[in-house]
Amino acid sequence: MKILIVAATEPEIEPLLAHFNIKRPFDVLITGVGMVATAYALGNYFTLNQQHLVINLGIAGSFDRGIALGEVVEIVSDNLSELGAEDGDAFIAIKNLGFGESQYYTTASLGNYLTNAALKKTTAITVNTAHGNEASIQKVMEQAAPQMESMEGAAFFYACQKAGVAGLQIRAVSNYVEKRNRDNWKIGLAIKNLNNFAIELISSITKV
Ligand SMILES: O=C(O)c1cccc(C(=O)CC[C@H]2O[C@@H](n3cnc4c(=O)[nH]cnc43)[C@H](O)[C@@H]2O)c1
Repeated sequence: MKILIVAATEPEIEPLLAHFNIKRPFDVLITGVGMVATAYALGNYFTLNQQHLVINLGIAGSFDRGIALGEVVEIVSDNLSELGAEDGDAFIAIKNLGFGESQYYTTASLGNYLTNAALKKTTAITVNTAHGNEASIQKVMEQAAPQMESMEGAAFFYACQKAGVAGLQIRAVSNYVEKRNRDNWKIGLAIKNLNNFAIELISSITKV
């Protein structure tokens, strides 16, 4: 099975690369941060390569305080929450403008690859500007009620859907979405847990 691991930055998957440093049973695509970089990198990659399974690994912010810092989750639906138009205080999503879709979904089933996976299935939004302001957080909660936030996820699902490729999005919570406070972030813990899960998943698929 041909597997592609997609991450925004190399440090997010460094422990996975170190674990499989002798004979790596997957390809790697580092896209850069953000939805534009991700869409370009994947569109380009998919025109040149055939994959059976593509896995997006990364850290993320959580709106949901029921999800612990460092917890690994599967994102199953993801929304381009900024794509649309303002109408005074209201927001009109791109779909309601008649110009397309902002909601994208996983194109694979984690249970097909790891039988006892106990990850929460969550919803997310994908943004160009990470939320760090109480008023804008309140507004997006009312608009989209997301559990998680990243800067790439919906673009990843979009590219997988367009290419007809099975894609999973797995993220670990590095921070809660709140007024920006980097002292509260647990990036190291999130990367450790994310990579431990990825090693288990890839070992289960490839039996190495
Ligand atoms: O310093 C900041 O305020 C800051 C804000 C957002 C992200 C970063 C990063 O260094 C990580 C970039 C990477 O991580 C994902 N990520 C992690 N937490 C969040 C979040 O709360 N909102 C959106 N994205 C997040 C993101 O997918 C990036 O690829 C620093």
